[in-house]
Amino acid sequence: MVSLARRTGAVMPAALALSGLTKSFDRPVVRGVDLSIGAGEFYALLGPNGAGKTTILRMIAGLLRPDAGSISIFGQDALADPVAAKRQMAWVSDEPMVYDRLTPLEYLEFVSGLWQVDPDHARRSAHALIDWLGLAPHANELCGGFSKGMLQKVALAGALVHDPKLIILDEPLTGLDAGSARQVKDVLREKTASGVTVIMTTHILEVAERMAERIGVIADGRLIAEGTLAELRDRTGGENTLEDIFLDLVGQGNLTP
Ligand SMILES: Nc1ncnc2c1ncn2[C@@H]1O[C@H](COP(=O)(O)OP(=O)(O)OP(=O)(O)O)[C@@H](O)[C@H]1O
Repeated sequence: MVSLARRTGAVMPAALALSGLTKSFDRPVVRGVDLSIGAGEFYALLGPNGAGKTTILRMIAGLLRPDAGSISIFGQDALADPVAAKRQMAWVSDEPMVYDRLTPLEYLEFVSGLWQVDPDHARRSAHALIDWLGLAPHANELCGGFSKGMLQKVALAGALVHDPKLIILDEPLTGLDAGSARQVKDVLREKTASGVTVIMTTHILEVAERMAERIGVIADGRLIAEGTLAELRDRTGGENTLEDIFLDLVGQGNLTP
């Protein structure tokens, strides 16, 4: 595992830095979130339903404009230059959008074309991702006939073809069977081992516990706590499981990060 010192070394800008991120719809939903994630780090965002997690990710991915605050991706101002920021990142929504009339291979070729990935490199990446995610037996079938889990994997493959350095995922494992969840987790682990940064939301606490190096807890639009599991455990008086820690934090709701 890459050391935190190397990942957040003085010369390396954070992979992702949020400062004072704020968004309201009919009411305030994200309230001044500050967050910094080092390159190669795996960070999980937890929080109750409606806490603002997806809204935060959608702002990072450039799909929603914050009302206030800043977003920096590898030192680049993502609000000033969203196109450059998007080149460095991948967004995987919890509602996969894949063209029904394309096969996984055709879809990956299409997405690679949009990103202007070198065709030879794109072909190699597409085959590797399809193998990794267990889609090889279906590589030439139309996506229109796929289950939600298979579509989620095709969408993930599509998000990774341009070799993003930051992967943003909204509940990527929800609805996946155990085998598919394992394949997705393996791909994400491989990616972080090669220096890619991952930030994801999940309601599956066991996934955060086993995969994330740091966990951030969002409640009512605020980052109320973050740290390693051990740090969160210390903070909540030595609660044993992440579920206990999470419920303790969210139940109190008045801790500052
Ligand atoms: N486009 C929108 N217009 C109006 N309200 C919205 C919009 N998007 C989100 N919200 C509201 O903002 C709040 C936070 O939503 P968000 O999806 O960010 O929460 P979340 O933490 O991801 O929840 P969940 O865990 O249930 O997915 C919710 O009350 C939601 O209804």
